[in-house]
Amino acid sequence: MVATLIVAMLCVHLLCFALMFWLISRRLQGGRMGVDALALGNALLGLAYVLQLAAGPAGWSAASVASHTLTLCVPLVYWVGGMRFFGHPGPLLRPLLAWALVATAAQVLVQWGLGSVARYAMLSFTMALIFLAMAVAAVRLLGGPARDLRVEMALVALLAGMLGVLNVVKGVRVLDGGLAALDMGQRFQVAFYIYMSFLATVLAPLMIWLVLRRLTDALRASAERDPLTGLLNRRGLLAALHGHWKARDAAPLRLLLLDIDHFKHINDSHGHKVGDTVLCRVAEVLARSLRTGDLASRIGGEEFVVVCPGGDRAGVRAAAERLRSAIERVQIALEHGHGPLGCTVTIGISPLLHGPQAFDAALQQADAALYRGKAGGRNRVEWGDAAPGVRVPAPELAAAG
Ligand SMILES: Nc1nc2c(ncn2[C@@H]2O[C@H](COP(=O)(O)OP(=O)(O)OP(=O)(O)O)[C@@H](O)[C@H]2O)c(=O)[nH]1
Repeated sequence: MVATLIVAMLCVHLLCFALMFWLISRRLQGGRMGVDALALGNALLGLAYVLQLAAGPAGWSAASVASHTLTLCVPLVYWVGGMRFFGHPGPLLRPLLAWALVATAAQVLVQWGLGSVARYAMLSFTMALIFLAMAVAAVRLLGGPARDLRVEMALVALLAGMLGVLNVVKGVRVLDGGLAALDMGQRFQVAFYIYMSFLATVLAPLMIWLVLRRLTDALRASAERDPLTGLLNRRGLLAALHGHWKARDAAPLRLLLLDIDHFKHINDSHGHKVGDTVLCRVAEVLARSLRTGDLASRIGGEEFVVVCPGGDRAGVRAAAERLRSAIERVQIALEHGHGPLGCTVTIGISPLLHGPQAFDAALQQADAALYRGKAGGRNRVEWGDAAPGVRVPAPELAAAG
């Protein structure tokens, strides 16, 4: 009686969460992150339990076969949902139908050849195998795409592993004691369904939390990126620099301020669309030319900032020259056989900065150098040396601040 009540509550629980996941997946539109599959999985499991209740005591019946088939389909649906969550979209409907057919045929064959006990044992051992494999997969994901979700994946592995073990015990009990072992009055059955209820209660918020994390991460990333070029924007650059300065042995930096020459003329002569293409091509060159530890960003209009760590003056100069000449070589094909269009940049290099407070001052210095470069004929690299009145903190001051 108690186990039956728990199963009935479990049905309600699963079907309600199925509805909620379905509603959430509709809101997510294109990037559903597997929530639609999760909704289907919960609905199938809820339905499987409804059929189990309808079938009554364990034995041969169409409702029992359908219930087992649905139960066996659920891990496949969750698996596809998990893959989609980690950005590997895969088909669901065809594999699901094929698997449902295989599961139904296997049940009929086993029932016909070996009887009901074997059919129920097969369900338990197959589920055990699947959930133990899922636990192993969750552990393996920790070293790969789920690196940032260690606690969550460890929890999934633990919960799936325990369910696998419970199914092994259930299968052994069925083989030992026959269908009587599945009597809803049995203490093990009560414990099994309490665990299932616990699982359904814990997994649903866990899944919502995972989706929320992915959404907020994506939101933050898009707030820190320039939508046109894909480079960091000013906010993203400041966040990345904040991360850099947090390191105990953070290297001093130089800012390279790049400005496309005569960009207004490009816009006016060829239109904004071509202007945008020029911005994207310059951004590509910057992104391609970055060395380890460098950062590239578009901080506005036709202005870019590249951050180079290290105090090696000659190295930074060489990097700036490399960027300048790489951009000078860019050739943009224009429509109707015109072109190709080239562009150049002028680059101002800031003095060495040793801490976060120095950013604005360093940018100002780089801007002053850039201005000198423009006045001096453009398409050149200019040094910005600390002007009187602009203090760029020494390492010890920066550390104290
Ligand atoms: N296509 C396009 N144009 C932009 C964008 N942002 C700013 N601009 C244009 O960039 C131009 C910048 O012009 P100016 O600041 O006068 O500089 P310039 O013509 O490059 O002259 P110098 O820097 O002195 O060589 C303006 O015409 C802006 O409208 C953008 O996102 N796309």
